Order: sequence, then structure tokens, then C-alpha cells
Amino acid sequence: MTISVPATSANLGPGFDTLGLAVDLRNRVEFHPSKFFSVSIKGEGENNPRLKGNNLFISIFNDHYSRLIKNKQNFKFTFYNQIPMSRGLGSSSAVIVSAIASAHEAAGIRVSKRRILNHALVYESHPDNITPAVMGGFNVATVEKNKVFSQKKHLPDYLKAVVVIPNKQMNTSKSRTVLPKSYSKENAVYNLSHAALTVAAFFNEDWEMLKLAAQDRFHQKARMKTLPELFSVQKVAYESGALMSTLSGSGSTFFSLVYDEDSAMIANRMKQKFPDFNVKVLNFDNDGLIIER
Ligand SMILES: Nc1ncnc2c1ncn2[C@@H]1O[C@H](COP(=O)(O)OP(=O)(O)O)[C@@H](O)[C@H]1O
Ligand SMILES: N[C@@H](CCOP(=O)(O)O)C(=O)O
Repeated sequence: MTISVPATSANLGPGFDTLGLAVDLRNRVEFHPSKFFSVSIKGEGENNPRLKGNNLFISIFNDHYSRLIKNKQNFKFTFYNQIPMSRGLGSSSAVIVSAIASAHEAAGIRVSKRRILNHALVYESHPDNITPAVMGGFNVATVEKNKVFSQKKHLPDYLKAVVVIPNKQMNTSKSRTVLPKSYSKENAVYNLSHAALTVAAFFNEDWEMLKLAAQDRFHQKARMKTLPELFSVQKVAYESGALMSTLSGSGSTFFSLVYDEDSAMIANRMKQKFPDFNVKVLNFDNDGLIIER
């Protein structure tokens, strides 16, 4: 069985803990019953011995598998990881979603994507990257009574993502501690109106509106100050024609949405200006979680 889940870019400027989209960079896990338990990792994390012993995937898989089925069975897991860890591209969401989906598959139980998403909420309390990880596309999501309520918009293939990935990791829970404890009414209204405009721009495909709409007063500045080169990344992205350019999740990656025809030029500029950062042009992903039986 093979399960794969895409990377995500959450927040999208003003939509803190609410907006997110999926990009075509996937973590894939293959597994089958085996006499002995084993884990092998290829790609991101392959040189990290901690991931073999204390693996978030395995603990979530075990939680669900033992809940779903009485017999104990060992599995051989092979992970093919493309999503860099703690860079704001939703590596933890991908792991959570793939572990829950894998446990259900291993137990022979078919569940809806919505059920998987609601289970994922137990491990990640904000829905902005677990939702696109499961559903694909652009999503607006909220949580009521421990359930995720969301709306999805397919993203057209004439748009691309340019991501600038620094070497520096930014752990999400640590990156949440640098945020203000409260916000003024003025800043709350600012973010509310900009997030609403961002959603409307995505659904109406008014891409030119995004630069203005995607401004934020909640989280980006405080986080970007911990890696000040990110201010230059955003400036160069906009000067080069990006439609929107925002801190991806809690960072450290910077995400820009661009027209396909501009993507190579914008990526090359970024590579020239920021030679120490890893620059990639990615397609958007409209599939989310994929289960191959
Ligand atoms: N491929 C993976 N396999 C196992 N655990 C992973 C993997 N990717 C991420 N994780 C777990 O998620 C943590 C990173 O979470 P977080 O800081 O939220 O990063 P991100 O912004 O990429 O979601 C890692 O320290 C690790 O515990
Ligand atoms: N809304 C969250 C999003 C975290 O995304 P990640 O990809 O960095 O895990 C936040 O801003 O903390």
C-alpha cells in the first residue's frame, strides 16, 4: 500500500491558522505486513537517526491501528520524504495525515477524507495546513466542536509557487512563542478584512488583488525578524512580479504565487540574490491525500 501527502503553505499572509494551500512536493510511505517491524527512510530525514527510533508517524499509526484492530501485526515501512522539516512547508501535517490514513488502510477500514481530517486535528490544533494536506488546493478552514469545516478552491495550472527555503529550521511550536499575546481592535480588523479579501480573490481568481490582500499584522513581522533576510526575499519577489509573497506557515520558507510564464525568471532572480537558500518552482496540488491500494 502506498499513501502520499503534499506539502502545504499555511497562513498566506493574513489568514493566520485559517488559510492554506497544497504544493506538489510529497511525502510517500509504502508499507506491508512483515514478520518484523522495520523503518527505512529515503530523502528528507534519512540521515537523522532519531527519526528511526522516535518517529511521529509510527506513534500516530500505532495509536490508530491499535484502536481499530485487536490483532497485533508488524509492518515494514519505507518512507520517501520530499518535504523539508521545520521549514514551514507542513512536514508535520503530512506525517500526521499519512499516519492516520495508513493505519485505517492497514486495518482494512475505508474512511472519508473528512474523517481523516478530523482525526488529524487531535495532533495539530490549527486546521490551516492539515486541511490542504488532506484535500489539496486552496482552503479556508475553521474548527467548531472538534471538527474542521472548510471550503476548497482548485488552483489553475497557469499559476506556480516559487519557494525560497533557508537552511535554518524554525520549529512551529517555538515560532508561535514569538507572537504577541493579544492584538488591538485596529489590527484585528485589518487582518480580518485582508484575510476575507484574500479568500474572495482566490475564489474569484482575481490574482492581481492578492498583493494588497495578503498583507498581515498578526505574525509575519515578528517571525521574519528572527531571520531578517526574509524581508529582502519578500521585497525581491514583489519587485520581480510575484502576485503574492508571504511567510510559509511559521517559516522559514518564503512562498510566492506567480504566473507560470514568470516563474523561471523570478526563481532565477531569487537564486542570484539568495545563493545560500534553496529555490524551487512547484506546481500546485489539487489532490491532497492519495491512497494507492
Ligand atoms: N518525515 C517525517 N518523519 C517523521 N517525523 C517528521 C517528519 N517530518 C516532520 N516530522 C516531525 O515534525 C516535526 C516538525 O514539525 P514542525 O516544526 O511543525 O515543522 P513543519 O513546519 O515542517 O510542519 C519534526 O521535528 C518531526 O518531529
Ligand atoms: N498557522 C500555523 C501554521 C504552521 O505551519 P507550519 O508549516 O510551519 O507547520 C502557524 O503559523 O503557526
